[in-house]
Amino acid sequence: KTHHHTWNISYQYKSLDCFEKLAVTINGESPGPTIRATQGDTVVVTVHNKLETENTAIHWHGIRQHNSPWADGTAGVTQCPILPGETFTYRFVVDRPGTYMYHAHYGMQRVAGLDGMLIVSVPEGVVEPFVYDAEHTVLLMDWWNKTVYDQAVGLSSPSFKFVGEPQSLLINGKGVFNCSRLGNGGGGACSMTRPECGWPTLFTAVPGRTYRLRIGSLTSLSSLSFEIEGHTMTVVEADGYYVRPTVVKNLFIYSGETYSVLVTADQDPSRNYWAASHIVSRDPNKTAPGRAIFSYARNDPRALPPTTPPAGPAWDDTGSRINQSNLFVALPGHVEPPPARADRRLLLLNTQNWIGGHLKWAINGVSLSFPATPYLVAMKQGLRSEFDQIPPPDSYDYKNYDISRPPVTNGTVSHPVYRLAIGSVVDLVLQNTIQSNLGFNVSHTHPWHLHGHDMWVLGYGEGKFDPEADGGKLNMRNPVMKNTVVLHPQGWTAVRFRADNPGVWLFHCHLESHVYMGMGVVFEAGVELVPRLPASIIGCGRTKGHHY
Ligand SMILES: O=C1O[C@H]([C@@H](O)CO)C(O)=C1O
Repeated sequence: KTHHHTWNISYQYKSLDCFEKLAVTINGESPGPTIRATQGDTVVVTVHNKLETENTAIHWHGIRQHNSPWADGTAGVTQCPILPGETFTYRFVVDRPGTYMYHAHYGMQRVAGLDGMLIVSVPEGVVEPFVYDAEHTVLLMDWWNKTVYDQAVGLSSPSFKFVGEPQSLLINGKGVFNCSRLGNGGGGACSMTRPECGWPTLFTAVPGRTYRLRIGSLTSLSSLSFEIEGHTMTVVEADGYYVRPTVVKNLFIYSGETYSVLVTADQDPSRNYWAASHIVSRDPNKTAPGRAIFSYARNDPRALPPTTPPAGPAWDDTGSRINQSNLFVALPGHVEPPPARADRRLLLLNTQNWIGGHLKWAINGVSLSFPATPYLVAMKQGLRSEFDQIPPPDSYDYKNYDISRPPVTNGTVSHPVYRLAIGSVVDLVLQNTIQSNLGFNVSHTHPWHLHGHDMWVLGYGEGKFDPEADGGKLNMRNPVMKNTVVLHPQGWTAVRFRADNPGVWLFHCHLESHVYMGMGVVFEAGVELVPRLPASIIGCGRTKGHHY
């Protein structure tokens, strides 16, 4: 079956958290509509860019794009951006059931609200390894008063202005920013009585029934804890793969991740309950929490619960987050075990440094900038001047490196690419550092997202990864597969994947400001196997005026 969607992308004034600002919308809405399809279906989305003065591109997050690497929607990697006034058609097959998302992948545009969910059901007759009565979606976001332009210019200007912590957290596109924090109420820009903002009702539960919540996070900076007052959640799916059912009170969810949880309406049905999202890992005190109403039938679905909303867990308790990451393992028999060994291992060290007068993130000393000629086109057509010919380092000097005292270095900003043998098994070990070189004692959380593939998550550790000592301790028995994996502060994360999807693929920190500051790498595998590229992805950079 083929599902056709036609989307007009435009700026609209929105007051999602009561503060009015410009948001990038799909057919006037932010977040956009939920796409629903069944495994094996084809999704066709015709995108009309009506932004007037801004390009766009849309990424289908978690869809591997087998046989359609040009439909991944990553401007600068898999396509030329869609110019204002132009139309681009994405066509791809959803080959795995699961909970996925979509969002802008041009500059930092996701910050402006171009996002939504993409749900792929199992075909009729296929039984899932758990039961529920009905399902609902929960999309989590963070939201700023400042526009994406302010944020991007701040990050790239020599004086460097960080985006700062968000003003509010949104649940299904709604939140509440306290307008009284803005002296004169924001001069009319902020009003807490607008119908667009407020605490949304998640859904109305019938007592005794069990619900599947498909939860996704597309935050631009924040790591979150999500909970439902008085109820536990049983996690059954992560990023499209079944996990061993795991009961949690707080679900830690990082940008780019999705989870399905089962919730049974087993509490006093005469009242409603709070659902809440809270910031963890960064200072939560400047941000209004996300809240929503978990309603029981027969109550007014908008009636605020009679209790004080949950306070959320301690934001700086990294240990509890590492523990929860370690809890998730594959549901036996439902996830292919990893290959026993890897053909190649990349140790990827992140650092933040001043490079050429700008504050940048770099991986093994190289900071990624997106080229004007998309990698896929440049590599397929042999336009060698458009990407680095010297590959970035596979490792760093891990024997002598002190991750708590990274040296002040001069990295480079360029267009790096790791060329992987098609079909080879690759280990990636992400290594975090403490930013003492910049004069502060922090280490951030970085959720890393791999395009075009899923990864076996082999382990998380604290401190520095030691290939000899830690290599043997990895989970080779029942690791989960994911497309987004978290790197905890001061720690490391090890994953394995099979580079079996011909094309060019981004692997990056899913925080908008961090990837904008260069925190990503590019993988190429089997680009020569990619069939003739569609003309619609070509026409920018060195490919201007070319007809292939
Ligand atoms: O990328 C970032 O930059 C700032 C800080 O490291 C430098 O100001 C911050 O908190 C980030 O997450």
